[in-house]
Amino acid sequence: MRLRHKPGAADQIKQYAHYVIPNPTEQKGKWKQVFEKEQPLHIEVGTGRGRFMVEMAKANPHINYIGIEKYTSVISDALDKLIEAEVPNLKLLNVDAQKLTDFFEDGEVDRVYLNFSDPWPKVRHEKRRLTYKTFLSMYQQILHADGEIHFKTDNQGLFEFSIMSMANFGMTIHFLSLDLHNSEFEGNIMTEYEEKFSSKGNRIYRVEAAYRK
Ligand SMILES: C[S@@+](CC[C@H](N)C(=O)[O-])C[C@H]1O[C@@H](n2cnc3c(N)ncnc32)[C@H](O)[C@@H]1O
Repeated sequence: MRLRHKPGAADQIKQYAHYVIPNPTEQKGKWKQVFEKEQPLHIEVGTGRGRFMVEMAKANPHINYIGIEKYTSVISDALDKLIEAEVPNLKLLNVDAQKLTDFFEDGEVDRVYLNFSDPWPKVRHEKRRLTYKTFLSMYQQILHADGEIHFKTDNQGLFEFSIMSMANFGMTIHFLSLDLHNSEFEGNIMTEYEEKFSSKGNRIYRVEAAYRK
């Protein structure tokens, strides 16, 4: 993700505290009350500029969504989209996902989306990949027993690593596509990165995995 300084981003985030929730540790175990309706909760880790979350929230009003992004200048672009869309079922968190268990109670989340996560190609950086076993363990803790991870990327190396990591963790893979855009999968919502890389001709890989047997 190329970062640029966005003047006023931090102030804008403070101003829209009903969209970018400040002090998310205080909401741990209480996210249902933050939204207008009590309904399943899906989160995206590394939400970037937010198109996926905003379009998912518009298409699925029966689901509550939280997009998590560590960079203020980046999440500010997601906030711009949310302000325009005015959907009640999407909130944003400007936090580092390494602390997910500080923000969500055990079993509070129903699905985790990972889209075009940073690949960290050097082996010595593998612990930073969002599908490394420590992250899978965190997702398992905050996910409901029937919860799932839905992951897509154009990066073959990261995809292979992630499948191995999930399998070694004992997860069950129940959907896999090695070419999502030329598959029969319906209802795909493209992320910003997905549009950029697929327009260059890159294949998109997708997996859905669960912790239940
Ligand atoms: C390559 S971008 C993909 C953005 C978006 N999901 C998409 O597909 O267009 C990855 C994003 O994940 C964010 N990210 C990476 N590690 C993170 C972490 N530990 N916590 C929160 N955000 C993270 C980065 O800042 C970046 O915006």
